[in-house]
Amino acid sequence: MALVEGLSITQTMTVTKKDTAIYHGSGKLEVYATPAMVAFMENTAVACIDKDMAKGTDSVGIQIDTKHNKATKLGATVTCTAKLVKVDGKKLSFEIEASDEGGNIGNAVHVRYIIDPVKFMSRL
Ligand SMILES: CC(C)(COP(=O)(O)OP(=O)(O)OC[C@H]1O[C@@H](n2cnc3c(N)ncnc32)[C@H](O)[C@@H]1OP(=O)(O)O)[C@@H](O)C(=O)NCCC(=O)NCCS
Repeated sequence: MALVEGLSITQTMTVTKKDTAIYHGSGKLEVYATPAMVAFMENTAVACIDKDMAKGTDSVGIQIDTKHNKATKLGATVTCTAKLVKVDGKKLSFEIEASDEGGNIGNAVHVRYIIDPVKFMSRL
């Protein structure tokens, strides 16, 4: 199937010590880290399009605008939904929402760019 606007996927994860702000160095507290949430958001966007990517292509993240709205404790379950909202040539735009058992914890607008992984790596 081609990449069509409206594609969406939901994933869940449990917050472990490796997902906390003190572990990432992004803060001093044992709470779900913003960079861990952002990584899970990007991972969910990748999973959303994975099976519909043309053979020999991949995507790289080029932009993510995130709001972290509420703290999440160790051991909580985080649910993340990514929706492909715009396909503009090689540019793919997503709306992403994360929540825990208490409701919304974060939102993001994320853009990925379709690349040829062989050419991309050869330019580094
Ligand atoms: C994706 C990438 C290869 C595109 O570079 P390029 O092939 O030279 O293409 P361009 O610079 O012409 O950019 C293509 C489009 O993406 C947009 N774009 C590129 N980087 C962007 C960024 N950081 N933020 C917003 N838009 C960006 C450009 O404005 C352009 O938009 P347009 O087509 O509407 O004019 C390059 O931006 C890149 O390597 N970014 C880093 C990606 C990365 O390493 N991510 C982490 C690994 S997943």
